[in-house]
Parts: sequence; structure tokens; C-alpha cells
Amino acid sequence: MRYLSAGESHGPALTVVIDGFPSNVTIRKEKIDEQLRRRQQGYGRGYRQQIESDEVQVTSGIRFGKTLGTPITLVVQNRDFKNWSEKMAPFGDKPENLREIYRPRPGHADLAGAIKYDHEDIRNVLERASARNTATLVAAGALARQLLEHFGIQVAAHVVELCDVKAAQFPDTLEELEARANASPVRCADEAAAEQMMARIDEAKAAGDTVGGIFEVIVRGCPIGLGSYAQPDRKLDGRLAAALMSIQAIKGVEIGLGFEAARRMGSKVHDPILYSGTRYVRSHNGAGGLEGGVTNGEDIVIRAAMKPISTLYNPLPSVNMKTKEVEPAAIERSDICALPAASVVGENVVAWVIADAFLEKFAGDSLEQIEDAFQAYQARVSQR
Ligand SMILES: Cc1cc2nc3c(=O)[nH]c(=O)nc-3n(C[C@H](O)[C@H](O)[C@H](O)COP(=O)(O)O)c2cc1C
Ligand SMILES: C=C(O[C@@H]1CC(C(=O)O)=C[C@@H](OP(=O)(O)O)[C@H]1O)C(=O)O
Repeated sequence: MRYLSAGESHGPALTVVIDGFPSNVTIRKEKIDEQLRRRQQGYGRGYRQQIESDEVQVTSGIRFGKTLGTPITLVVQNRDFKNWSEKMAPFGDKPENLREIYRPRPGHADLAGAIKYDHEDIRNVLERASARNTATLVAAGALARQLLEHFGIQVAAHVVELCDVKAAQFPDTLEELEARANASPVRCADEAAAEQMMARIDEAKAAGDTVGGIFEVIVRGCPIGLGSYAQPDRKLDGRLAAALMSIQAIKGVEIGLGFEAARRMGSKVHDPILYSGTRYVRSHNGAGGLEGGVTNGEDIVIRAAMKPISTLYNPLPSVNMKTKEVEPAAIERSDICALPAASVVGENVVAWVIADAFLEKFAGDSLEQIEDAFQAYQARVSQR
């Protein structure tokens, strides 16, 4: 399975074309829209989210609520385009009063992008570098998720740290964790920590500053054996890390104990293997569900660290690329914190990678063929 996305933040629309998705999978539009809505939310988001009300349009590959097995095209309109139609026009002359951007923002793609693609106006860079494109990743992930649901695989995410505030209380069940995260303005299941996180966002806003943090994604219900140790590019840990690192502003990924594993003795890291009478189980899950790049049947637990938003209302020094004078970096309308939104993007890109690995293992052109392969494998696994 693969996809290609396209679109500028203030252009007419964002588009993603998905190839290799099997036929006869039931898809509900409301489930895609629900993920798009979740991505738009979160304490600390900027004014743009009040303009947008993201909704998917399907222009190919689905008929009467079922996939056809042929390319699926998902489109998300940018409502803001009506305010940008002259400034973002594909053809015609530049408007006389166009405000061009020459002062790159530290932390954004501005400087490197302007040099790499030979652009004078940094808008030509930021329009595509913008995390607005994560709407397409979420739409694709929301489709993948509906395939995973059919096989009892759940994906959830929650915020565990925001700036220097850490969540300390975690609910016992995944359902409760998900419900509490969904109810929290910062998508954190620990209510007391969530209050402090919101205070940090308020402080950052008042100071013209920004904040980042860490979110955790949990996948429950994966069979043993997704991914492979046979080639580096087939290892599922690497594929998941790449997907998360590809989200704008994600600077670190850890699986299971992650960096903490490096500080402990092996006996305090690895998970003893037990047999329940029907299946192999672990007494804890330091590996985060992955050993040798292959799922081991435990929950996949993966965390991603997001740097603070690059646009500062109290900007850092930069250089005017036209005059070479030192000047404050440009200010674009911006989020103060987009960590809750990034956690939703994280959930959906992880869902995509898991669905991709699932389809490799249980290959088939239709849902029925995949079900046959899955059931045959489950029968074999129960003999081991
Ligand atoms: C959901 C989300 C929203 C974001 N919103 C903004 C924003 O409003 N302003 C901004 O400067 N950066 C924002 N960012 C971060 C930039 O997109 C990011 O700093 C930039 O693309 C460079 O990231 P990189 O160094 O990881 O490539 C956002 C990131 C995400 C994931
Ligand atoms: C538009 C979205 O995110 C945007 C990501 C972003 C950036 O630089 O990454 C800059 C802002 O866009 P704007 O300049 O229109 O205010 C964010 O709000 C979105 O997530 O829907």
C-alpha cells in the first residue's frame, strides 16, 4: 500500500491518492471526518482552526460505502482559500500589494527551503512545509483504521508530557485512557497534569513563545509476526519511527522503554516469556510490543517528542535574505502548541503503517482473501 499527498496550506485543497487498498472494506465517511475533527482541536491551536471545518470528499475508489480495490482519492478543501485566491493563484501576475516573506523563521523549513528550491518569497516554501498537510495523513490513516478495526486492532494516543509538565496518573484500561484523553483539551488523561499543561500554554502565549512535548501511541490487538527482521527496511520499529519522525516538528521517537532501556541492566529491561495455556504472554512490556522489528503480540507502545512551534510572536533574530541585514524572524499567524493535534496525527500515521504491515502478512486483493489468510495463520499460531 502507498500514498502520495499534495496541496498547499492556503491553496484550494489538499489531496491524497491511496494505491493498493483492498476491495470490499466498508468505509464510513463519518469516521474519516471524526479523525479530521480531532486533529483540528486542542488547547493552544491558532485562529486558522476557527476558519476550517475539515471534511473529506471522496472522488475515486469507493462505491456505496465499500472500497473497489482501485486508487482511492481523498480531498480536504481549505476554506481559507477564499481569502487567499489572488495570493495563491496558480496563473496570472503577482498582485501589486503582495506581502512577500524574506526573513526565515528559525526552526521552520524557510531558510533551507528557499535556498534549495531557489525561491525569493519564503511563502513558496512554507505553504507546503506547513503541517496543514497532516490532514491528508490523518485522512489516509482513518481509512487504514477502518480496515484494522475489522480485525480487532485498536489505536489510541495521549499526551504524556508538555514542556516540563509530566502526566503522573494513568488509567488502567485502554478504553478509559482513550476516553479521558478525548475529553481533555490537551489530550492528557491525567486531569491535574492537564491543568498545569494548559497553564504552560497560557504562559507561552503571554510571552510570545511556544511549547512542545511528548505523546504516546498504543496499538492493541496486533497478531504476532507483523514486520520482519529479514531486511532493514522491513523492520516494523524502523517503519513506525520513520512515519512518526516524518510528522512536522517531531524530533525523537522511542519504543517501549526507549532511551530508559540504555540506562538499565538487561534483567530489568527484557520481558520474561510465559505460557498462559493457550498463548505466549509477557509479565511486562519493556519492548513495547516489538522484538527484532516484528510484533510479539503485546501492545505496541511508541512515544514521539515534538519541538515547540517555530513561529514565535516574540521572534528570534534572523537575516533578511534580500538585504542580509539582521532582523527579527517573520511572524505568520500561528499555533502556540499543537501537541494534542500532533498526537492525533501520530495515531493515524501509526494506523497506516500497521495496516500496511498487516496487508503484507495477509496479502489479498479483497477483504475476503485477507480474512482467509488471517484465519489460516491464527489457526497455525494456536498450534505453536
Ligand atoms: C499539527 C501541527 C501544527 C503546527 N502548527 C504550526 C504553526 O502554527 N506554526 C509553526 O510555525 N509551526 C507549526 N508546526 C510546526 C512546523 O510545521 C514545523 O516546525 C516545521 O514544518 C519544521 O519541522 P521539522 O523541523 O520537523 O521539519 C506545526 C506542526 C504540527 C504537527
Ligand atoms: C493549518 C493548519 O496548521 C497550520 C500549520 C502551520 C505550520 O506552519 O506548520 C501553520 C498554521 O497555519 P496558518 O498559517 O494558516 O495559520 C497552522 O495552523 C492545520 O493543522 O490545519
